[in-house]
Amino acid sequence: MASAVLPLGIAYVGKRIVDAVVARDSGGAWRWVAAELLLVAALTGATQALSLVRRIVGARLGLDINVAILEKATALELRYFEDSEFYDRLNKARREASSRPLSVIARSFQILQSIVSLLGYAALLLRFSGWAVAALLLAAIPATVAEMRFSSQAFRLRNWRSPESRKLLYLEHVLSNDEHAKEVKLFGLGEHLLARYRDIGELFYREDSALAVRAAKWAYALSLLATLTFYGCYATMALSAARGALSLGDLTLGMVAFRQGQQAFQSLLGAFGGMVEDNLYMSNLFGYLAVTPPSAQARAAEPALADAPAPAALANAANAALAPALKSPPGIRFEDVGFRYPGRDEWALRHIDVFIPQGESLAIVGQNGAGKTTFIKLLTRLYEPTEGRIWLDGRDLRDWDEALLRRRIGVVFQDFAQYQFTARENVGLGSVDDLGDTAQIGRAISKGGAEEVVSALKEGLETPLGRWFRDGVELSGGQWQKIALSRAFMREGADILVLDEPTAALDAVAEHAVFERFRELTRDKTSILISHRFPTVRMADRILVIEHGRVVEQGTHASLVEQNGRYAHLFALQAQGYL
Ligand SMILES: Nc1ncnc2c1ncn2[C@@H]1O[C@H](COP(=O)(O)OP(=O)(O)OP(=O)(O)O)[C@@H](O)[C@H]1O
Repeated sequence: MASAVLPLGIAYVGKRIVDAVVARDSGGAWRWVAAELLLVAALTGATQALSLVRRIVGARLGLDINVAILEKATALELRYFEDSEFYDRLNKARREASSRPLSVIARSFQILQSIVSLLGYAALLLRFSGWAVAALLLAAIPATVAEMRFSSQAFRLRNWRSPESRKLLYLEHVLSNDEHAKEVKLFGLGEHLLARYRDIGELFYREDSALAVRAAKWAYALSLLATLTFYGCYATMALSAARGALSLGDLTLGMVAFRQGQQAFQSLLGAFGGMVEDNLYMSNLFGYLAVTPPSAQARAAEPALADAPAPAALANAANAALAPALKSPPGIRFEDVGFRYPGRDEWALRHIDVFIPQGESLAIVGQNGAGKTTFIKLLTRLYEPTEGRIWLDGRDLRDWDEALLRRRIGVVFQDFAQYQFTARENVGLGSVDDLGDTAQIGRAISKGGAEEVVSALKEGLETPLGRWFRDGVELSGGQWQKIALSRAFMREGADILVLDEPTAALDAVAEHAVFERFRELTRDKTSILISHRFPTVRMADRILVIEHGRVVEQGTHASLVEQNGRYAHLFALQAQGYL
């Protein structure tokens, strides 16, 4: 408020200085100059304070909004992350997260300030002539309309090319990141990818510059209009001053008031235009934050079934007590399950009818793309079946409390994560609550076969892994895999363990050791193993052969070999390779 009112005072004091000088009143001139000095000092203080408030509020807001965006991301299901449209939304929201909300606040301040100044200047000007005020207001309108139009065009342009921007970002990532550096160099991809990057970048550049040129032409033409009005007024006032109808001080005041009033009005309309633009961008953010997983909606509408968050070890007992009507023996049942990935027409899995009794060790084999990983994604409820149902211990998987379900299942995927954190965290994150329990982490490490990996690290468990941060130690593919296996073993309460080809990077000796141990550790647990290596697969109690999304054979190794079908064929092929 002060920074809006003070310039008015300064303009008025300016007039008094000129009047005093004209009247040859040196005492008065002194006093008014001193007064102006004070006012200017106060104005500087007010401006600084305002910018401080903006900065602090901006930092707070940026943080809060980023947290809200990431919170939303953690609450959403896997399928959102595998959907490119959603990714676009997430990116758009993140890109604008820290700047736009702050800008809305800054502009609100600006609008308030401009309105107050404008009213003040208009009041000062009204003393001279009403039409000067009207000219002041009217001349700024076309410029603002143009500005609003161009900012919404820029918004549409950016939104429309969002998928292309993502390609641009991706190319940037591939060209500048250590994961891809080996291949980029060996395949000589640098130039080719850079050319693609340049193509998209140049297209954006042409669009942006065309828009900027159009906007600049308009801005120039319209600012000429404002300048013309100013000089029109100036001439009129100068003439009346020459006729003696206006004092020199009044002329100065009138001109300052007109010029600054014009600026205040333009900045007011500019702020409105900016607000419109900010709101367009904010709608991206709100659009993203409003994404609600449909299953969450559905679950919220259902009566609360998940009211028994028993610890994992008690899970079975709790379920037995909960559901006396359950006839089914404990285990996992797929009942005519079919699944299509969102947006895909083909079935990734269809008509799956399988029962895995508690304690069984099951192996799944099949060619690439057969649907093995999809089976695991359904079992772990990362996705829900498109048709059919999955039961765990006689209870629909969807009715299980999510946290409880997660605690019962330990999984290692083929594309497991390599966290750029310490070794302790890389293992301990398998059970976040036990990150500080060194003994438990030690047990998990020995079950995962990672003792040698960790003991070779200079700072042991506290050594950062990966190359992203200082002093990080990069591991080999097989070593990372052992760490990931250990992470799964952190879930000591888990009674279902799933290994989805996590040993592909291990050497034969290490793999054999892992499976021997795995067999032993999972003797009384359900274990599901996906592997392309038959020596490993044949250890399982039962083997499922999946082809094109269907179970085509199942049985023990011996019975499948005897059947002389698909499994026997694949086994023979691999055996020949081994001989
Ligand atoms: N996120 C996804 N979105 C759309 N389709 C997918 C997705 N993931 C897998 N698919 C498709 O579903 C089918 C089954 O894939 P799945 O990953 O289950 O195969 P897999 O048997 O585990 O193969 P691999 O041995 O290569 O790991 C494939 O045709 C694949 O193209």
